[in-house]
Amino acid sequence: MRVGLIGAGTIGTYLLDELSRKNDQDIRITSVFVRNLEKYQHLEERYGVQLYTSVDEFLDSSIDVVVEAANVQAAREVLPDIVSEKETVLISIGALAEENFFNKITEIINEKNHRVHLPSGAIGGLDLIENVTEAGIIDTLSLVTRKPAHTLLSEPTDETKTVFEGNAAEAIEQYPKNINVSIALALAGVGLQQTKVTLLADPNLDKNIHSIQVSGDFGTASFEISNNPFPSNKNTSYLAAVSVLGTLKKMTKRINIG
Ligand SMILES: NC(=O)C1=CN([C@@H]2O[C@H](COP(=O)(O)OP(=O)(O)OC[C@H]3O[C@@H](n4cnc5c(N)ncnc54)[C@H](O)[C@@H]3O)[C@@H](O)[C@H]2O)C=CC1
Ligand SMILES: O=C([O-])CC(=O)C(=O)O
Repeated sequence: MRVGLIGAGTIGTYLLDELSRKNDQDIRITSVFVRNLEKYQHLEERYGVQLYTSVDEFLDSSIDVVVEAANVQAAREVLPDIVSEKETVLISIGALAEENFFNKITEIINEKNHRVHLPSGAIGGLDLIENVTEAGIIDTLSLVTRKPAHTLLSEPTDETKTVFEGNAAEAIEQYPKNINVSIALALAGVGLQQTKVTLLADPNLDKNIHSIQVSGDFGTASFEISNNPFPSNKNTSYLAAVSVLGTLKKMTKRINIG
């Protein structure tokens, strides 16, 4: 499977490193879409990839799948063109928060018979949530996220501060780099309006902790994922990058778990 990557930052570099280190013949990143050719020139020699600054040329290169690892804004801009040409893995899941945009993407992929894969990112348990939602037996879904205060506030204090309380739709508009997980949850579950989100800035924390509560006729479920952040980008949990690699691996397998 030949992969085209959008965004060579923390997650993108992790994928480049892992897939080249393992010399994985099943999955190879061959094309990378960047905005600044000079800044990323070194990637060509290091990973044997071809860089592109034109979306059309990137999509014309010989790739089977596109992985988006840029940000919500970039994803909103390029996604319609990408999904109409390729199978896509989207980690900036917040791009799908807006209903009209979600419907537009759905329309394109239905017409083109393409798929969009949303990795579990910095959380887990989405299989359970999706199953009970499909079965119509989910009642409530909530997320409490705690992050190191300095990643959320320009002037952190000694106290833990609630920086956001509301639903997933409002959360991603205010914190597009921090709460993509809420949109994955909401899309798997009760939707963006009904998914409750609380975001806490904790000055004594060096992890990204996501606590999920689900209830319904099946019973209740709670998950807490205490994530180590990337040293180079404290906003992003290591698990988020690992989940993109996991999604790519699943796409090459014939036995799917979950
Ligand atoms: N679903 C989840 O659980 C998570 C999702 N994310 C999403 O993943 C994204 C990437 O995360 P990181 O790699 O940590 O961010 P990062 O900031 O380290 O890297 C993003 C890269 O994308 C590049 N970029 C930005 N706009 C672009 C464009 N229009 N075209 C091409 N490249 C562009 C930047 O220059 C940068 O190199 C985040 O912005 C966030 O939306 C991040 C963590 C968890
Ligand atoms: O990496 C994390 O812990 C979560 C995150 O940034 C996001 O959901 O956007």
